[in-house]
Amino acid sequence: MRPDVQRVTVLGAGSWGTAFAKVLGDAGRDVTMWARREEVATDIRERHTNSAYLPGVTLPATITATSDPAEALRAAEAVVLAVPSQSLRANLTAWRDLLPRDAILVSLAKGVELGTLKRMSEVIAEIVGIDAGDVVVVTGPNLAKEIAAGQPSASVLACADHDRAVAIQRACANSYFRPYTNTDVVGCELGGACKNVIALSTGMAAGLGLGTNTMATLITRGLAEMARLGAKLGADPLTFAGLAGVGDLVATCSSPLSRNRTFGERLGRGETLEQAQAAAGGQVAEGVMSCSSIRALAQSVGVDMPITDAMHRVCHEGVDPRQAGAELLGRSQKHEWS
Ligand SMILES: NC(=O)C1=CN([C@@H]2O[C@H](COP(=O)(O)OP(=O)(O)OC[C@H]3O[C@@H](n4cnc5c(N)ncnc54)[C@H](O)[C@@H]3O)[C@@H](O)[C@H]2O)C=CC1
Ligand SMILES: O=C(CO)COP(=O)(O)O
Repeated sequence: MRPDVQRVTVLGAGSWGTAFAKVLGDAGRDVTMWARREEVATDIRERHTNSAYLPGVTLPATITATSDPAEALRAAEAVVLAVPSQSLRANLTAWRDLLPRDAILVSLAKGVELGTLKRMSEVIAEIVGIDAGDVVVVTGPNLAKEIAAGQPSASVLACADHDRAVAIQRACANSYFRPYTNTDVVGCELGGACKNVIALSTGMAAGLGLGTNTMATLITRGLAEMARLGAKLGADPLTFAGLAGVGDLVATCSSPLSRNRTFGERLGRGETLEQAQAAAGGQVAEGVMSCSSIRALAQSVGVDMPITDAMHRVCHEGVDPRQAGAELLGRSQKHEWS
């Protein structure tokens, strides 16, 4: 068994980075956060709030913050990467030489990289020069605002090295946050990335004025297509029945707190991509980029993902959401599991 992890650095002070830092702080860890903007670091360090991302939330006084990555990383036993998927490579490349040897690397990002079509643990492994199996992936139904409010939630810590997952499990478990371990990194990461795209589609349906049957259909058929991709890439199909699959799909596809669902809703109401992006206020809706990378990944292994394909065409090819919906319904008839 690995020794207890006490000093944790969280790189990224957005919604989830901050909420996860609070989880760790409430679990008794010493947490240092890195924020891109000094005013966010000052807010956290001096006022114990992050009013830019989680207004109204008081953070544990034990959490400190800096905008200097070298200072943030000094003496870290675990490093939590909490920046959006498409910017992870650039950020991590800048941090690589500052990472303490032997620190456990933890990934919060839910996406697939455009171009390389790599999952986040693969991107991290490539940049840092470690085995992807040594990265701990955090995923599951974890809407940042609810967790920051101390509402009960479970999560999955996926890592091929069970000892590392257990070390992070012990570091973040607290009275409202219950982390489970899992060794199926491929399934857990794909679940987290794919559900953002399906949440775009349920939001879009809501924006078009459609009801619960449509949402349930998209969630269930979305689950079918992500499980199909996972199975092809070596994931355990059971993973998609768990927190990283159904759990996160239900939370993200149905909650008004989800940025992806909200983004889709705006597109469904007739806003343009640029208008929806402006309304997101700088916060990331990962599905908007991941619909393209996941579609390309699925095509590269010959897997059919019609909802993901539809979201790519709405977001990036100017297809009207109504038209995309009509095309989904007009596809050839088939068996539920074929
Ligand atoms: N917010 C949530 O409820 C949850 C988010 N996630 C995932 O965690 C990851 C991070 O999400 P959030 O913290 O919510 O994002 P956010 O948009 O709230 O914050 C992103 C953070 O990354 C920093 N950053 C550094 N380089 C950046 C760049 N080039 N472009 C944009 N931001 C940059 C920003 O300054 C900010 O501190 C995403 O992959 C997201 O899907 C996962 C579970 C829950
Ligand atoms: O991943 C999430 C919940 O598990 C957060 O979803 P959004 O990024 O859509 O807000």
